[in-house]
Amino acid sequence: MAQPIDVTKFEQLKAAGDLPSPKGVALAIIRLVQQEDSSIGELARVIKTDPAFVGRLIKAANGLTGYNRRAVASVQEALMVLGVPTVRTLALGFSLLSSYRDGRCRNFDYGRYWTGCLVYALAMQAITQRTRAAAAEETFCLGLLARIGELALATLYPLEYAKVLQQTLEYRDIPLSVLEQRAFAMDHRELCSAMLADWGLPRVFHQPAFFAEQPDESGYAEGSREFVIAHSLHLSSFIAEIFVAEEAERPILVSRLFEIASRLSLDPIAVTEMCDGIVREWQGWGSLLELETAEIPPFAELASRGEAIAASLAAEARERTGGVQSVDDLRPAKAAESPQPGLGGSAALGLPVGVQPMRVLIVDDDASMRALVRKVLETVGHQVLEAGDGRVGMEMALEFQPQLMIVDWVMPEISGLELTRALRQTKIGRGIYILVMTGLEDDDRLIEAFENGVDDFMSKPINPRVLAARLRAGQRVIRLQQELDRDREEIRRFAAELAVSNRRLQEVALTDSLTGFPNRRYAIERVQQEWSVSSRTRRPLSCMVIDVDQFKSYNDAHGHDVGDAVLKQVAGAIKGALRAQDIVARTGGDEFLVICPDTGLDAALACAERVRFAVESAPLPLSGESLNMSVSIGVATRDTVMGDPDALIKRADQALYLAKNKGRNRIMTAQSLRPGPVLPPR
Ligand SMILES: Nc1nc2c(ncn2[C@@H]2O[C@H](COP(=O)(O)OP(=O)(O)OP(=O)(O)O)[C@@H](O)[C@H]2O)c(=O)[nH]1
Repeated sequence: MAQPIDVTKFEQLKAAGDLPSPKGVALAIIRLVQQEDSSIGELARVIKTDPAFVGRLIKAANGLTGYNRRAVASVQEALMVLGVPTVRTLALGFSLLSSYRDGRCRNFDYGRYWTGCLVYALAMQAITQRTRAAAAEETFCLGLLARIGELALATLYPLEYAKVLQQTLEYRDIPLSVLEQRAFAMDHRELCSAMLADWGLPRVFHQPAFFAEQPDESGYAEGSREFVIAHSLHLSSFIAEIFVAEEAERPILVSRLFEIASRLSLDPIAVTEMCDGIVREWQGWGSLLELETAEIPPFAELASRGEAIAASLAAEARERTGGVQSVDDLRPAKAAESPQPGLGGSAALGLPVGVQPMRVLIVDDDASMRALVRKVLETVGHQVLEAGDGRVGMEMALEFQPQLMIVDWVMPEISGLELTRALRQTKIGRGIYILVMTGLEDDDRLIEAFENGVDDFMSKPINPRVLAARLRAGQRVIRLQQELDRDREEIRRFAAELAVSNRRLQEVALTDSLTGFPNRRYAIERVQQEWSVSSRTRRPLSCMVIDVDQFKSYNDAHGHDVGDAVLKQVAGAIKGALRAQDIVARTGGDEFLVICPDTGLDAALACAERVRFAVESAPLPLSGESLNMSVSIGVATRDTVMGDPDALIKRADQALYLAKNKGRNRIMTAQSLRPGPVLPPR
C-alpha cells in the first residue's frame, strides 16, 4: 500500500513555508469554498476578479459539455457544470502554474514540466471519459497536479535537486525516486501523495498517485477504482512523455503505448483517436496558458513509423551483428559504461590491457566502406552496429546508445554534420564521441565540422592503421570522461549524504526523541505561523495545553523507565484522538501543546474531551496490572484582546491551572463559551 511521507516530516516541510502553494485569488477561492456558509454567487464574484482564471474555467467546463450541449459562457454556468470542489482544485492547479512557471532549480525545465502536466491532465480527462472510473473534470485536476512532488523538490531544494536531475542523465537505469531518496530521504511520489491529501483530494486519487509510475506494485485488486486510476495515471504520464519527447523519439515510444493502454482494456484504435484528440486540446489549452506545444503527427502514423523502425532495427541487428540474437541484446547494458558481460575481458579481445571494448555505430551509405571500418573495429574487439543512412543512424544511436560513432560526412538526405547536430540536441547524443569521415579536407570544412559538435575527423580513403590510432585517441577521451563522471558522482554522493545528514539533524533539532512529536521549538514557530494565517484569513484559532496528572508519582513509584512508557502511551492516545488538521508538540516534561487551526472554542472543547477520554481509556499494561492515567487540559481560542500567540497560550495555561485546581482529569477554559467577535476588525 502507499507509503505516505511521515506526517511529522510533512508538517515540518509545510511549516517551513517553502512548499508550492496557491496564491492570490486562488487562495481566496480555496478559503471561501472551505466556509460552509459561502454561496455560489459569492464564489463567482471572487472568481471574476481574475479574468485569466475565468477564461480557463469556462474552457474547462466546455471541454466536458459534449457536442449536443450549449456552450458554457458564464462563471455561474461553469460552476454548475464543474461543481465547486473541481473549481477549487482547478484554481489551485492554475495558481501553481502561474506562480511556479520559473524557479531557481537549474536543471528543472519548468516550461517542459508544465506543458507535460497539461498533457497529463487532458489525458486523464480523456481516459476517464472512457473508463468512467471517476468524474472526468476531477481527474483533469488530478492530472494537472500528479507530478507536483517533482516541482516541490525543485522548489524546496533547488541546488540539490538540480544535481539529482543531472544524475538522472548519467544513471538512466536508476529511477528518479531512488536518487531523490538518497539525496533527501524522501521522494517525489511520497511528497505528491501527501500534498494531494493535504489539499483535500480524495483518498481514491492521492493514494493511486503514489503508484503512477509502477501501478502494478500497488496491490490494488484488478478492476477496482484505485487500480483503474493508478493505471490511468501511468498511461497519462506515458502519453505526456511522448508529447514532450523529441521528434525522433516519439515513434519508438508509441510502440509501447498500446501495451500500457491494454491494462485498461483500451484498444489501439481507441488509443490513437484519443491521443489525436488530446493533441488538439493541448494546443488550444497551450495558447490559453501560454505554454509551448509541439506539432504532433496523427498517432496512427507515429505507430506505423514505430513499427517500421522496430522491424528494420531488428532485421539490421540480426543481419549485422552475427552472434547477437535480438534487438534487446544491443541495448546498452545496465551500467552503460561497464564491459558487456559475455564479451570477455579486454585482453582476450586483443585490446590493450585496461581498455574496454566499445559499442561503435558506423553510419555510411557506402556498404564497402562500412565493411572496411567494421573489419578494423572488430579486429580490436569492439562491438559494431551499422546504419545505411542518417535517419536510421539517428534512430539506432538513440536506441542503442553507442559510445562512439563513425559517420560519413556526405550522405544523401541527411549529411554527417546534420546528423551530428541533431544528435547533440538530444540527451543521449550529447554523450557520444563522433568521428566524421571526409574526402575533402580543407580548413573551413574542418572548422565547420567541429563547430557542429564533431569530436574528430578522418580523411578518406581510410587507412586502417590511422583509423585504429584515431580510435585509441577517442577511447582515451571517452575513458577520461568516464573517470570524470565517476569522480563527479562520488562528490555528488558525498554531497547527497551530507544533505541527508543535514536534514536529519534539522529533524532531530525539531523533534522530541521520546514521543516522536515535534518539540517546543517547532511548536513556537508553528503557532506563530498559524497565528498569521488566522490574521490573514480571519478564521478562528484555538489551542490546548495538556498536562499529565500526578506524573511525578509514576516516576516515584515505578522508576523513570515506566515514567517514559507512560509518556509514550499518553502521546499515542492524544495523537489518536486529534483531527488531521491539529498539530501536536511535546513542550515540556509531561506537557503537550495542541494547535487547532480554523477551530472555534466549541469545537476545541469537543476535541479536548476526545483527548481526555482517549487517555483515560488507554491504561498502560505493566507486568500483570495496568496503570491508569489521566490528563488535565486548558483550552483557549483567539479573541479580540489577544495581541500575539503568547497571549493565546497563556490563556490556555491559565485554564489548565484551573483544571488542576478543580481536581484534575478535566477540561477548562478561561473564556466564555460564545465570545464576541473572534478576530479584531482589519
Ligand atoms: N520519566 C520521565 N520523567 C520526566 C521527564 N521529563 C520530566 N519528568 C518528570 O516529570 C515530573 C513532572 O511533574 P510535575 O509537572 O511537577 O507535576 P505532576 O506530578 O505531573 O503533577 P500535576 O501536574 O500537578 O498533576 C517531574 O518529576 C520531572 O522530573 C521525562 O522525559 N521522563
